[in-house]
Amino acid sequence: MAAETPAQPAGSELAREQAYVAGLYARLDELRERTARALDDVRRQDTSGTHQNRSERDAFASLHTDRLAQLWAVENGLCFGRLDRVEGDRLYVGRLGLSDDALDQLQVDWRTPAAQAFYRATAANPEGVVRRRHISTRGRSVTGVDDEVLDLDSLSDEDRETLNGEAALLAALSASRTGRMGDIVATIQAEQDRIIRDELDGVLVVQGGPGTGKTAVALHRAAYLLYTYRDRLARRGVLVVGPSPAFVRYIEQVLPSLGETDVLLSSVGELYPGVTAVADEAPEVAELKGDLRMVELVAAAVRERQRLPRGKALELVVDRDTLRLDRQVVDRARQKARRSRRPHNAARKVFVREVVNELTRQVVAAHGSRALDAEDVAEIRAELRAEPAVRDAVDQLWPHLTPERLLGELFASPEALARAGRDLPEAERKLLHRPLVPTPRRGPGPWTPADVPLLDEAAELLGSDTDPDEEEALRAEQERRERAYAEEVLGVLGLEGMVSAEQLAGRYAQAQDYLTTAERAAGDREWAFGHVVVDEAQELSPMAWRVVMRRCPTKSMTLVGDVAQTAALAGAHSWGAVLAPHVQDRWRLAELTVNYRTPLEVMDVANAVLTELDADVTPARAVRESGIEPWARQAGDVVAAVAQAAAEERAAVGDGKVAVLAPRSLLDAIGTAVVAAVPDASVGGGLTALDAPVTVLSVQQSKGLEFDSVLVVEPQALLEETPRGLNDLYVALTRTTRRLGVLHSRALPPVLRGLAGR
Ligand SMILES: Nc1ncnc2c1ncn2[C@@H]1O[C@H](COP(=O)(O)OP(=O)(O)OP(=O)(O)O)[C@@H](O)[C@H]1O
Repeated sequence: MAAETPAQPAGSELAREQAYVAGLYARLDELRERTARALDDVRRQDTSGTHQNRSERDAFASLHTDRLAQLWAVENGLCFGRLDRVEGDRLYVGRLGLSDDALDQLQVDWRTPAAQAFYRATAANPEGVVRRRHISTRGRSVTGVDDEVLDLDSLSDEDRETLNGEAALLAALSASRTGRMGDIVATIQAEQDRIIRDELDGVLVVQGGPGTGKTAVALHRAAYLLYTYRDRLARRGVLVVGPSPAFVRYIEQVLPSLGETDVLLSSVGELYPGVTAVADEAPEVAELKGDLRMVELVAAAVRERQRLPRGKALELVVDRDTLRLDRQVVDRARQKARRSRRPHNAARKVFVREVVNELTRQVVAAHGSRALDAEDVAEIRAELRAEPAVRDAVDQLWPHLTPERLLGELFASPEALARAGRDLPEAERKLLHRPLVPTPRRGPGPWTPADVPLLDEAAELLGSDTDPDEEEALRAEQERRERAYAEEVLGVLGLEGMVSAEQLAGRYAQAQDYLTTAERAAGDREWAFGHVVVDEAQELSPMAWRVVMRRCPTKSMTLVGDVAQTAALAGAHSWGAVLAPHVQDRWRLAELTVNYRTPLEVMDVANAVLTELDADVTPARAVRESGIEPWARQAGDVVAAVAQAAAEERAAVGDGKVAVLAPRSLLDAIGTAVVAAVPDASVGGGLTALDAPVTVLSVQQSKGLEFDSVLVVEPQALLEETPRGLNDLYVALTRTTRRLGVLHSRALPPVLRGLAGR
């Protein structure tokens, strides 16, 4: 095994590392100063000059700004390791590469090939490493060194399997949870490292039990890929999809702490630009919306909006003349528009042209024998096009539609649902029905996460969602506002006459071009990402997979998840079945087998549930014992008992975090009681959930998160609440890093019988 060096490394070793690390920080400070100076110089440059000069200036400014942000991001834990190699040299490993002015390497970036041995070398395969040293720091002080000597001869086979950097790893794992995920660069394990550094192309599925580091690995892989394939990925960007906004918040610090700020993090409910879908709905409604039959429903809903006149013809009065749009004429125009194979809003142009041609013909005919030249006819056509009565008629027959309007109106009308959803049983159509609510862009609206794939599907069929007239008006208004603002600025600065308002307004418009890749991608539904990472991928419905696949035409993806934890009724049972419609069998599987989160004592309880779920699956191996036995307590009044236990647990974990995971039916009552007992507790999966010392959540809301102590409430009710109750119970039991308690008034389910009496 990686033998510990005798006793503690000497104080002088610590002092030596301290001196080296101080040198690294001095170099970092120097680089920051130089970059800040370079940025200042660029900013001070004359803003006049050619367009090319200005573009260059802005490009340099953004380069220096990014570099400066990166240099500030690596302050904590700048250096965390050292490799002593057989060749006799030493390699320091840290968050970014540093060299001195003579270009001698002071430290290598953890993502370079040279650093790989820091994570992979084992006694069985030392990869040229004699000694691996983990360096712990607090601020800029070195607080410890932890050595492993990779000395093959003195090892037994069993020892060879032992984890690397055990002391550093165990220290990281035993730390109290802060409510935010941290990075693991200093302690990545070999099986994780192989996944992180796997090649970019194709679909990589990472299957692993709870706490095996899937989220951590997925994020470090994103950082590794951006570093290694910068040329290919910087322009297209990387998208990371998580299960909920709270989860996204939980992980949002990890990539910036690795110096990567240009990754778009999003929950499925945020994947459709302009909509933040956070409304709740019954699981069976979400299941139905995730079903592939919705593809046809949405397509039919669009077709239903391309109508024929109710009677034989539609009559419209223009300049006191009555014009007619016969059913057959409209039908012909509709066929032509449909045959154009363009999306609905683009095909509308074809439809309008046909209808206006017909009306023009009628007006021309009404002029009798009076000769009209081509110019007159063109004028008549243009007038008809702008005529309100004509516009109304077209709006009835082939309206301009946004996805929000299409779906909002579809769900609100049982008749529209019946027309578009002919193949759906009535009971299912009823599930989809909901009143029409105004749909604010952004902010909480009526949209649920399961609506997002339907909006996206609709957007594909409708095409650009801006009305060309509206777009033109918006552009003019924007220009007017920029000009007015520029004039005001010139007035305040007393610069009138020196720079024109147009020039200044032009600068504002250009500034918008300097959004980061992630910012631009966030606002563009049709953005094609260079790589997509999906966490908790087992939760995605077949409809959600269509959205994710659309965002990544090259199908360069990392999908991490655990099919034993699937809670969503529309979620995955098998990776093959989920991926087949998109990539057939062209995907590769990697597995994570070690559970870093949940202690052995808790896994004994959780694994009984796993075996019940699937007798053949091998549970992940827990790496540590907490010495704390999980317990179960029966109480007549379970709500009061939970409130009391929550207060006790809060005291027990100090600065750590406590979660109360309850069935949906009890959430309100328990939330109220817990807040009465612990006033700074939080209820529900909102963004405050992560910061509160005690938080009350449904199991669904706790997906992907972890806490120092978890109280699971009324497990029998959890089992009965959904057909995936057993999966939910498994997820709930595996959220803890230390302490687990189960409170119940009904009998404990047989699968938890191991807990009875504890
Ligand atoms: N190599 C490592 N070094 C230190 N900590 C680690 C390491 N690997 C994982 N962890 C920690 O283990 C915990 C679980 O990791 P993570 O949340 O990524 O697991 P997961 O597989 O996504 O879990 P789940 O499926 O249950 O949500 C986290 O606190 C993570 O930081």
